[in-house]
Amino acid sequence: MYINGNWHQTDTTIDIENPATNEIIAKSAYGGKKEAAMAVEAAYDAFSSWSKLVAGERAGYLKKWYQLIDQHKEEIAKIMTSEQGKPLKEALGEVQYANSFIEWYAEEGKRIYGETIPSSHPNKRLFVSKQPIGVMAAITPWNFPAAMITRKVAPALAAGCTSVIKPAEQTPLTAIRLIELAHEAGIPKGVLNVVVGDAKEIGDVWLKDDRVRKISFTGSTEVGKLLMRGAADTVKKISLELGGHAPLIVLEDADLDQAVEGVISSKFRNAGQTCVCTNRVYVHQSIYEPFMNKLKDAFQKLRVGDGLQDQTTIGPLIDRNALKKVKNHLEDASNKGGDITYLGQSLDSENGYFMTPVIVGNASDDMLCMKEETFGPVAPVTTFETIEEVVKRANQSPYGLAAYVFTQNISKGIRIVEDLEYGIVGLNDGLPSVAQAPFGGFKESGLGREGGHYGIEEYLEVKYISLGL
Ligand SMILES: NC(=O)c1ccc[n+]([C@@H]2O[C@H](COP(=O)([O-])OP(=O)(O)OC[C@H]3O[C@@H](n4cnc5c(N)ncnc54)[C@H](O)[C@@H]3O)[C@@H](O)[C@H]2O)c1
Ligand SMILES: O=C[C@H](O)CS(=O)(=O)O
Repeated sequence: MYINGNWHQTDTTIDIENPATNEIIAKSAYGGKKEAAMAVEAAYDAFSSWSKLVAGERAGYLKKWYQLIDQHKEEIAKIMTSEQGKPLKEALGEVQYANSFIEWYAEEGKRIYGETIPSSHPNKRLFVSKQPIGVMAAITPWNFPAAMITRKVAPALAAGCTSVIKPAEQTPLTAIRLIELAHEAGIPKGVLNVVVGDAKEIGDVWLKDDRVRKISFTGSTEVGKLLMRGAADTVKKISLELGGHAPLIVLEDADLDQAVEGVISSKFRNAGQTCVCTNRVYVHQSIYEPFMNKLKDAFQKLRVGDGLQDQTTIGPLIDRNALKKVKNHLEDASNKGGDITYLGQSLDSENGYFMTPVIVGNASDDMLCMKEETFGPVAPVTTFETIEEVVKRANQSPYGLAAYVFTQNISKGIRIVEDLEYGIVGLNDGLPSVAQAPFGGFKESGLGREGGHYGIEEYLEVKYISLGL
């Protein structure tokens, strides 16, 4: 753990497992209440000086951090693959994606503008300024061990906030390496603090401490709701990036190759363990057969295996429970009449939480995989007749994070996009996420946005100044 510029060890440690081999690859310090409180103290003490730097000075630190991460990107990627499982190429992509938030917000911090407001009184002048909210607590998931941290701390630090971070207990090594480089970049002590440990203990300390003014969470909707309730006690500002259940709609006039590519890219990233993964595919009934033939051909090219092996395109799931959930969804789909087709090449291994890619044909809306987040390499496919019908079915979810539409009729596509209740929509695009665009969901997929100028507003307070002349 890294608190107030120093590395801390604890008597208790946790084993970090490689999900591809089940080997224990490291032990991590494992803290709780005490370390959580120490981290808030450090971040609070650092806030006054850090927030008073001019944006350009904070940008200088962030740019140095960015350069160090870029210099060490291959090393960080290998750490990530070893603890999280994603293929090395994907891990490298995530490190670069994570770094793009640091690069983008280093500059965005210089563009935190205020405004003047026309006065309704001759002897008054009205101004608005924005200032950093204070200590931010980031709680992040295992599926993107780098990007979900920098997507929070980059805007927070650029805005002048200081941070306490709790990475997922399954994947602390990537976070630790990022913070080692932040230390090397000279980011002052107390500005960034990382506590690995008992999630509930740490979370409860940060929720109760009124010096923590912002909670930024990425993870399950269940935990997000818990944090939202807890934040209410001290009226903390909160950002929630929660679960998703993305529909992907293929209209009869879609370019089938483009639509199949969209399924592959939005479904199988991180072995289907992303919040924006396609979880249900709706295909117009008139093109179901040709679409399914092309989809099965594409699935055949998928290679399941250890993410450290070059030919691997799908790594293991994160743990035994994840594998059990996916298999439960498949058993349910089969019991409800789905056509289960296992495809792709699977690594023959006694170890590892590997799951062969699966298409569930003739899926029905009552199946678990059509309602609950599967978080695995499973693509349920069903048909629809009319646009009104498919938009209604696509919106029938408590989630509203990402959705995808494939059509060559852009006017028709835009009208569908406008009717979809989702915060992110890929129109003929299966990979929309970029640092400069707002990422976030409707309904129970979250609150607030990360990325773009929206993402820095989450770490600012608006101050109205009325000046009497
Ligand atoms: N919307 C997004 O951007 C996004 C991104 C990634 C993951 N997710 C969602 O996260 C889920 C998978 O990730 P996960 O299994 O790590 O989620 P999770 O909610 O179990 O854990 C996320 C983080 O919360 C911590 N946590 C768990 N219980 C806590 C508590 N009581 N108090 C404080 N912290 C607590 C965990 O230790 C971890 O650091 C999926 O639902 C996925 O959709 C959403
Ligand atoms: O799963 C969560 C991530 O936010 C997905 S993305 O890499 O930002 O698209």
